[in-house]
Amino acid sequence: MVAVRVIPCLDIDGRRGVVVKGVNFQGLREVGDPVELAMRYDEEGADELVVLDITASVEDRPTFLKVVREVATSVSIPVTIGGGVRSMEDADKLFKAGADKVSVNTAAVRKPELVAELARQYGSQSTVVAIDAKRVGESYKVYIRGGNTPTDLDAVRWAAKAVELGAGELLVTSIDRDGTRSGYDLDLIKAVYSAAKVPLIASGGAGDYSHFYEAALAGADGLLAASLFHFRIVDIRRLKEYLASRGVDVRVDY
Ligand SMILES: O=C(O)c1ccccc1NC[C@H](O)[C@H](O)[C@H](O)COP(=O)(O)O
Repeated sequence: MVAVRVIPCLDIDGRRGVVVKGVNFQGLREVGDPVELAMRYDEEGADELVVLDITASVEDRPTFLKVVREVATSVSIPVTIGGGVRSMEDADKLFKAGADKVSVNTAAVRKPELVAELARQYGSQSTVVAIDAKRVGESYKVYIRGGNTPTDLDAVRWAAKAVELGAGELLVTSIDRDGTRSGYDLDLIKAVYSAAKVPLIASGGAGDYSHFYEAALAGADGLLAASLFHFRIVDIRRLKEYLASRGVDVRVDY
């Protein structure tokens, strides 16, 4: 069984260079320093980090690039960087700042060929497509621009298309569950898992140990969380022991 990765997510206010957290992508409040949190998670045994500039403004973003450089040089684990990546130039700056993988969300929907270009230039393994989704009846709609703009894309079909374009990994966030600690949207994970045969990072809603186990059983290769790590509700070392005791293959030799 492929090892499941535990992945804390640092949502960054790119203008202030601080970690923020909200609920359903709203009501963002400061929760800590990026480097301090990154180093704590690395020490606790996180397998990777995701660092997202969720207030990405269009002009050049020196503050966020500085956060990326500081975080990437402070931890020994891979970092995926996203938020406001609009072009190959944006991606190049992030890779040069230390990103191991770059995630694209809005720009991939608007310019799908960007996914193919990134995969050609940096490899599919470094190309992550992030999909933010809201449940609509029995299906899921893709939202872009930080959850503010609905599209007419079905999230499952868009996931399959993103993989066809060259995405090597999918980061799938439930906007409905974000920050609620009510659990991942397992139907969303199962639906995307069945349609896209690349590693899938589940995101949004993790609230206790059992939620990670459920998501792993639903097919997630990566278990992303923000709130409950930032608020010290779950300890990563204990989470991995919990998952290993239930037969989930996790990296514990750190
Ligand atoms: O991804 C975005 O664009 C965005 C924009 C504004 C506010 C939040 C955003 N994303 C939320 C992050 O992906 C968040 O880390 C995940 O939803 C996981 O959050 P938790 O539910 O707290 O574990």
